[in-house]
Amino acid sequence: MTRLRTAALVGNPNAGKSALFNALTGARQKIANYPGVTVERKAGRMFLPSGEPVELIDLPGSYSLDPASPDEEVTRQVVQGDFPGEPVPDVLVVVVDAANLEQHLVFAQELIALGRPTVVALNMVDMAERDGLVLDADALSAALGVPVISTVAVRKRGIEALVEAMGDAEKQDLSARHEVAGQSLPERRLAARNMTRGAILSEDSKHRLHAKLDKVLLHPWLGPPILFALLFIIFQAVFAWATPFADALDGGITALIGLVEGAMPAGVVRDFITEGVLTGVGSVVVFLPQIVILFAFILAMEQSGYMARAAFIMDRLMAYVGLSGRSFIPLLSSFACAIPGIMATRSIADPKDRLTTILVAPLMTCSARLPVYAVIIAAFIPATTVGPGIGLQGLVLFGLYVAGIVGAMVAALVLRRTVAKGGASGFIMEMPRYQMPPLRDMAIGLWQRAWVFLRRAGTIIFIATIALWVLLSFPKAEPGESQIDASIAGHVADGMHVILSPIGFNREISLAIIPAMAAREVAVSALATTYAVEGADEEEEAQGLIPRLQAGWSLPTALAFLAWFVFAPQCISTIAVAKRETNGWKWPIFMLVYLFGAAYVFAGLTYWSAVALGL
Ligand SMILES: Nc1nc2c(ncn2[C@@H]2O[C@H](COP(=O)(O)OP(=O)(O)OP(=O)(O)O)[C@@H](O)[C@H]2O)c(=O)[nH]1
Ligand SMILES: [Mg+2]
Repeated sequence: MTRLRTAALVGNPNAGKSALFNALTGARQKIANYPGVTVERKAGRMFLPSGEPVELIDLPGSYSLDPASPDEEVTRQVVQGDFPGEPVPDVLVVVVDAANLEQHLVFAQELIALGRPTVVALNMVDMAERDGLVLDADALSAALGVPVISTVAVRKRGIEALVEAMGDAEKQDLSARHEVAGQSLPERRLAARNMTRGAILSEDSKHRLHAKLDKVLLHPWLGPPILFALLFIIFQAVFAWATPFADALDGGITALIGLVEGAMPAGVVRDFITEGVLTGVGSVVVFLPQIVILFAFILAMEQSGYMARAAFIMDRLMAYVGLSGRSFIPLLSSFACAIPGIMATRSIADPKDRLTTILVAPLMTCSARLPVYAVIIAAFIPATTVGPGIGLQGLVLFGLYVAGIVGAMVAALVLRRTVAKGGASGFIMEMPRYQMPPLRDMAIGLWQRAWVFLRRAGTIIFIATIALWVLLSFPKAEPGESQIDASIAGHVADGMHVILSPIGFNREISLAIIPAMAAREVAVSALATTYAVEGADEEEEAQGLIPRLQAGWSLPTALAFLAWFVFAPQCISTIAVAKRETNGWKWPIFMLVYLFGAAYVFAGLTYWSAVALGL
């Protein structure tokens, strides 16, 4: 008895393999795991035009035969006939997405070069046509040297022709199949581009425009400077646009404090409300406009389709430090918060790649640092311009973000050569369509972001600030003694100050960075509360935080504080997530030590250089 003939569906993720599988087999499928691995083996039966039954298997999506994950390893072994117990497929059905043809043809060429009987399903032609692109399957077939059938898997269009081609596939003259492409990845990429261009029957102006946009935005030399220029503009806007809103919020809070002071008798309760709640928490809330502006830009970049292009551009740059574009999305989410960023590393198959990404994620400037940076910049960096339309404050903020990115890249480079040795893996990704960001989605996304920020202010920041206020307010000072000197928090700060004074930190900073472990923004509310408690004691007029900072801190101290926050892992939740995602304490402790070490060294270097420069 001859064995049952087999065919396999293979191609990039999301090409529509499973949809074609269902169309070809009527979804009569048997699902089991491949022996030894937890990758699903999906097989079903279909019939050739001759009536002959064929076992069709649906393989997991893959970008190349050079496996980067267990799924891809199974795909590679099956198509090469290396998988124990799995016969090499008699026919390969290579599925490509017509709307992403150029990328999918890279892997398709590698599969065709195996020299097996092969049919290409040019799937999702409906999507390509929606985008204004009509492709010529015959031209593509001539270029690839194998039959190419246009299909729309979900509408069962082209299925009959595909089955027919599969039936004829074993009659293919394999020796006559001309060399489809070069063997190296750059050669295949180039060939993919030429073949795609050659297969275009018609293209509408919108599609042509999008293709032109890609040509510029993804250009190896133009792409990166455009990305950096865009980021630069974002940070300019964060300062320039937020100021009127932040001032209004600030005015509102000051007015509230005035109201409470007028309406309540002096005492502990009034102090609690004015110094702890309104001054402390309020000092963080005023940064809401900045957060909203930053996220408006990030959301617009995501929804317009540009973000995936940014990942593509970064892939090349990240390869230099041993990371791949796969790390880009986790690292990008870390700009909002390292916690979702670290959780998103689950999509990185290589364990060392993933570990490195987890360890450097806290260096990405999370939104919790923004209030800290913004308050110090507002107090110490003059709101002047250093060129046409270039504000110095925005420039410094941009510099701090860049410092975090450079720090992360250097850390990754070192980690990849030491504790997480390994090379970079290749990465090809789908490009979504360009579109105008839908206003509704933007509004919803912004509202969610703003709400996350306000909820933090109302919970963790509130609690940490109140706890600090209590520790600052008791025991009460003797007449003539300063309240801070007398308080519990003051004693703790004196101890911390011994370690931190060499890097230029004063007692207020020493006091603020402990509660800031709960959340970085607490550094701001803690400073505000500390000065409020101190001020009340000296019976000073109520003053804002910024004039207090200007009066009490030297510029080198302020700069050292900024440098500290670029590196310091001031966030217990991030440490906890790192522990969960690495299954133990080893890596989170490593992370704490190396980041606090870097924070101390760089704050110190900043302080001493600033002092030496006479700032
Ligand atoms: N419009 C359109 N959508 C399609 C077509 N083929 C598949 N899809 C859709 O594209 C998405 C991905 O299809 P799948 O069949 O899951 O892709 P796959 O290649 O099996 O993906 P992986 O298993 O992840 O590698 C699904 O939402 C399908 O419904 C098509 O020809 N036209
Ligand atoms: Mg599938």
